[in-house]
Amino acid sequence: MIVFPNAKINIGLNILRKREDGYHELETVFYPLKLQDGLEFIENHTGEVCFSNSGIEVGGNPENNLVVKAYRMLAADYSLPGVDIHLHKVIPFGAGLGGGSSDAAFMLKGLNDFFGLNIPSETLMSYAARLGADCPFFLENIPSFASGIGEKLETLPLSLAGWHLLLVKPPVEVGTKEAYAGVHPGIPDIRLREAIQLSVNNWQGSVVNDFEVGIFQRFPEIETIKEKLKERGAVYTSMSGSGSSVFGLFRAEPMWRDSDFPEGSFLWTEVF
Ligand SMILES: C[C@@](CO)(OP(=O)(O)O)[C@H](O)COP(=O)(O)OP(=O)(O)OC[C@H]1O[C@@H](n2ccc(N)nc2=O)[C@H](O)[C@@H]1O
Ligand SMILES: Nc1ncnc2c1ncn2[C@@H]1O[C@H](COP(=O)(O)OP(=O)(O)O)[C@@H](O)[C@H]1O
Repeated sequence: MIVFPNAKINIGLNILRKREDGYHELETVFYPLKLQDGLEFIENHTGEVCFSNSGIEVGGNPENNLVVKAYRMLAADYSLPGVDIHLHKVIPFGAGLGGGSSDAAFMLKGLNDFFGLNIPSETLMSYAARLGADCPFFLENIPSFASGIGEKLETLPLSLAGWHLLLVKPPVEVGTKEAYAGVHPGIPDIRLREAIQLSVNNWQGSVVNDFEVGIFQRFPEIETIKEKLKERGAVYTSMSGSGSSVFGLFRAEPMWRDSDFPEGSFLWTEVF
């Protein structure tokens, strides 16, 4: 079976409170992108998991890869054969695009469908939440308002149809944990639930990502990307999640020069 786990952007992200367990309560809007990895798994007869990777190298011990973790989690509770897994990685990581979480969610869905496990969607959601706070979103994969630690989801009737996106990920990777360590939680003056109802033309300054302050201090080049996107005509621009990628929304096809952005940046465009 082959599936295509896609990326997301966060449109606004307010960190409200730090919980006793160290996690942060937040409010954010998840919006899916067409940027995607390729993930294939084939039943084998060894009973083992064999993992390979192409495209962007994820590296490290395969047991730490979220797709292998997703498999192990289900295999602990359901009877599953061994599988050969191949992950073709396109979505940059350390980017705030949720690629790893998406791979994990698509692995859960794929195994459930292909091996006919009949896991109810609520149960699948709780498996996903154990793999990562961002992971449940990718099961439904539709524009959503998220609260809790990111796992409480409400479908949001938000459509960016017709808008052009330019996304820039500089050659800097931001770890999610370290990004959270640099935030100052608090209730914003304008709550995201209201701000997101405004027209896109009025989002700038009202729909805010709380990670930006700390990350821009550490990596001024990320803030420069935001300025460039504005200069190039973006109606709304923001860092996605914990960074390092920054996106701009444009009414028409964006025009830019490669020299606008740091050398080695990953660029992605799409029309919603
Ligand atoms: C920041 C966000 C915004 O959507 O995503 P990214 O920008 O990384 O894609 C998410 O909150 C990331 O979700 P995800 O990447 O699944 O996080 P997890 O693996 O569950 O947690 C990684 C670490 O981030 C911190 N963490 C995560 C979520 C949360 N609500 N509060 C936290 O404090 C914890 O320190 C945790 O150990
Ligand atoms: N399948 C995977 N794809 C990407 N990263 C993975 C994967 N499995 C585990 N990881 C680890 O998770 C970290 C965060 O990945 P990811 O969720 O893609 O990024 P981000 O936090 O920017 O959204 C990576 O630094 C990597 O070490």
